[in-house]
Amino acid sequence: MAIIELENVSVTFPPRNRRGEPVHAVQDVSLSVKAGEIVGIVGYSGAGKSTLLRVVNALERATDGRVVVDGVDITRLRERDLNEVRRNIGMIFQQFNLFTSRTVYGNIAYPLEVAGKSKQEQRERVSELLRFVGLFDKALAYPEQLSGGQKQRVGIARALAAGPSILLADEATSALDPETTVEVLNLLKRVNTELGVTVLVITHEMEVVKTIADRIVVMEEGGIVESGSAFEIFSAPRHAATQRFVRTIVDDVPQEHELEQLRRRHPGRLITVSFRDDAATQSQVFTEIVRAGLEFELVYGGLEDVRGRSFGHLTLELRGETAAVDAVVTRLGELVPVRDLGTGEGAAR
Ligand SMILES: Nc1ncnc2c1ncn2[C@@H]1O[C@H](COP(=O)(O)OP(=O)(O)OP(=O)(O)O)[C@@H](O)[C@H]1O
Repeated sequence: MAIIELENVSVTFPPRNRRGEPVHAVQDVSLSVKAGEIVGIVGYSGAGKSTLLRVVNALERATDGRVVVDGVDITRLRERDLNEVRRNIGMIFQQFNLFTSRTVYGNIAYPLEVAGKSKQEQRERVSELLRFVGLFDKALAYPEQLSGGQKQRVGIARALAAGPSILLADEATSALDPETTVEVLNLLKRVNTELGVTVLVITHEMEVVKTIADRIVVMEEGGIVESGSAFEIFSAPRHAATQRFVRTIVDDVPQEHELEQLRRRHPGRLITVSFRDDAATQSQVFTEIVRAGLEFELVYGGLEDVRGRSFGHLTLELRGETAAVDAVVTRLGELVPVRDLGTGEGAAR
């Protein structure tokens, strides 16, 4: 069942000055998020990710379209009626946004105080959350005494205090180093699997969505240009923007300068073969090459794993009689996607 339903949502900001143009930050976006999913929204700066995320808890109001959260149409709800909806939605930020004058305990207790919980209830809930995020011994520390990763864990505990069913993460790991990023992402995964919270993550880092997202949505200029399972997006990106994003962490075909270097060292025919999820095809590919009496070497690329499924692009150098190489390239093309990069003398592409 969909827990978040965006139907043809647009957000337009008024011009910044008298001569300016209105900003169409989000344009006609429809997105349905199932309860229990982790959805990653990726896009370059200015693509409209933050605005879209903020529409979900009505920090930004849709100018057009409909926003339904947990069965409630929040599109036209008045500000005072939104409190209940917002209690069901936690949010974490790139800069953590902790209260510097409050201890870790005080930060996590804050939403409970606002909700009018008794001191005893607050103590129990905060202790539970401190244990969950692994910061029980830091209860009395102040934010400035914590590392970035610890601060974000406090942010997560605070966002979870009221027991929300949705967590919105706005570039939550962008200020962290790679190792700490993995720790925080693992915690977000536990929030999802152990507490059943639906997680919406926006990021410009593909590593983040590769690590945790079940489904990926790619935004450009306010609109969604592609969406699909993490495996589909990484193994066969269709839109140019998606391809650029995927290429930031997955070696596809070698780029022009890499190809030049490869050609210097490998005078034979270079081809890139793509695999998806299928060890049988891999062995077929190599069997065909060997059977044709060709020599080959793996010169570029590798295999990747997304959600336990593998895919990859391997660039091979084939050496042997030209006619035999041609025949094998044709035969391989019947088994897998093949890109013919030619030889140094400039064969077909
Ligand atoms: N309150 C606002 N008033 C006017 N324009 C805004 C406002 N908030 C965002 N915008 C504009 O809307 C567009 C989308 O911004 P948004 O922050 O949603 O993008 P983003 O993909 O999250 O990028 P970033 O990662 O840089 O925040 C940008 O052109 C931005 O300048």
